[in-house]
Amino acid sequence: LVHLVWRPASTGRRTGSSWATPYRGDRRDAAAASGESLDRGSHDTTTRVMPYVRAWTSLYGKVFLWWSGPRPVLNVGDYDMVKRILSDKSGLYVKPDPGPSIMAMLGNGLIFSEGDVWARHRRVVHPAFAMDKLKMMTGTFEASAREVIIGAWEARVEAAATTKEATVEVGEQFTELTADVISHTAFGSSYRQGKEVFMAQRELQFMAMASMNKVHVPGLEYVPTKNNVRRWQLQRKARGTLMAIIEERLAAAKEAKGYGTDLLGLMLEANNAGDGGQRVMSMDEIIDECKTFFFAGHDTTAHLLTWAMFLLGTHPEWQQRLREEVLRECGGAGTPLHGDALNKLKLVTMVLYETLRLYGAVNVMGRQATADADICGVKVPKGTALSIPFVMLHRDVEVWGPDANEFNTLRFQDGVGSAAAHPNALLAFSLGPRSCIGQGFAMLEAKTTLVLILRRFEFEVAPEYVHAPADFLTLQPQHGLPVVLKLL
Ligand code: HEM
Repeated sequence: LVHLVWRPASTGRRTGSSWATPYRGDRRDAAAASGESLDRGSHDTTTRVMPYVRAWTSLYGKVFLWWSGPRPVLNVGDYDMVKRILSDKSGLYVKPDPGPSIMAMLGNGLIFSEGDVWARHRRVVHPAFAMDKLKMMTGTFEASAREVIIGAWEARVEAAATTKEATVEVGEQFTELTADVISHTAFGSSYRQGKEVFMAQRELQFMAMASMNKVHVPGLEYVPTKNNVRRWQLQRKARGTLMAIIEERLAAAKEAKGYGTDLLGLMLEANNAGDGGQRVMSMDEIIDECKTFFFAGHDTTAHLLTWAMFLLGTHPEWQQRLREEVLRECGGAGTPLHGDALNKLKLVTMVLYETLRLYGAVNVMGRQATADADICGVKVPKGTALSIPFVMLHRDVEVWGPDANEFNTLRFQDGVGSAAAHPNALLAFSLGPRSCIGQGFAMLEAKTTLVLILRRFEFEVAPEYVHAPADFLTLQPQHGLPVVLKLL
């Protein structure tokens, strides 16, 4: 996700050009981190992803100002201030301008729209993520995970005739899984075209990220350079395919066949239920929301699964406790899954929360003050950039306790609201009106996948794994996560 606009150059971002091939190798050398690799028992990722904020916090405290060129940036490392900013509904704090390449890729979808436009979009998209609708998607999550993960891993282990174990780089496979899931859940029967859109959007995302390191020359985006020509082609492809899918759905609805029960269908249905049957969003706005699903719901969930595998692969006692819970609540490997059984998985949920706390996808989130403001006694002039370092907040010992840097799943045993000294301490999905609309979706997808894995495999992190969390828009293992799998 793009929340991170004001970074000192020292954090660096990948500048290579081999991103044109989605899925393959893009994570391996995404050198967006600084510093040494960590001991695999250490969870203090701040030394790698935010060494400067870490150093400045120890010198100046949780709230301090720094300059990014001519722009003042307030580091907001205080939970009360964070809550005030993120809960605001008056438009006093808006998202930073993501820049032309990100806008060209995503348009005015939920992530970057503001004010009335955002409220209108959120109203239309919201029903598609209601829990009863998500539960109906469990079957789709399960089918994708069985095919992309379980089937592939079983084949790898079975092929290892003598050892009966195989080492698999799981990060890439989870990326493939979440692409498959979002294509199926967003586009249902139009899955094949949906996947084509996904591939185009993925390439656009890599191009946009590559251009973030470069100086923006106004007007250059209109010059037919090789990159721009490719970008325009991909944009046309994504838009044209999405338009065809949507028109097909609208035609089906006219013949009383309904819009479909996938995310797109649910969104179209809500869109046409506006006042007096007026459509709430235009065709282009719906297209932008489809692109947003891909962008926001893909890498984030893949990394959640990857880091959960890392933590369970280095904590075998927790892996076993989860397996026992899964077998008790969901039955053995052959039993189909139900949303209700998944809801009973307390330990699995606790591990996912602790994963989101220590290895949440978003390290820092940006906002900007649109007028002079007073945030819990701190006077903030109009135009000040606000940098909210989730990664530091999630390790605040005054809020999380002295073991804030340790893996301690039990802190969540009385629920997410009681895990820390502040009720809204877990910020991985943000909070307030702009919090993640897909959090229920992500948690259900992650739970379904973990259940299938835990029932079928025992695993540990491979000896060759190098613990180097890297911030490349989202937090990921810089060299991938090789895991040794054994069939149960
Ligand atoms: C582990 C997985 C995920 C994490 C950690 C995550 C995290 C976040 C965060 C931190 C935000 C707030 C961004 C901001 O205010 O600038 C956000 C917003 C958003 N997320 Fe997620 N997300 C995840 C999965 C998903 C999924 C699966 C979808 C959709 C399929 C999704 C769709 C969105 C959308 C549309 C927004 C913008 C909401 C708005 O502004 O109204 N996310 N997400």
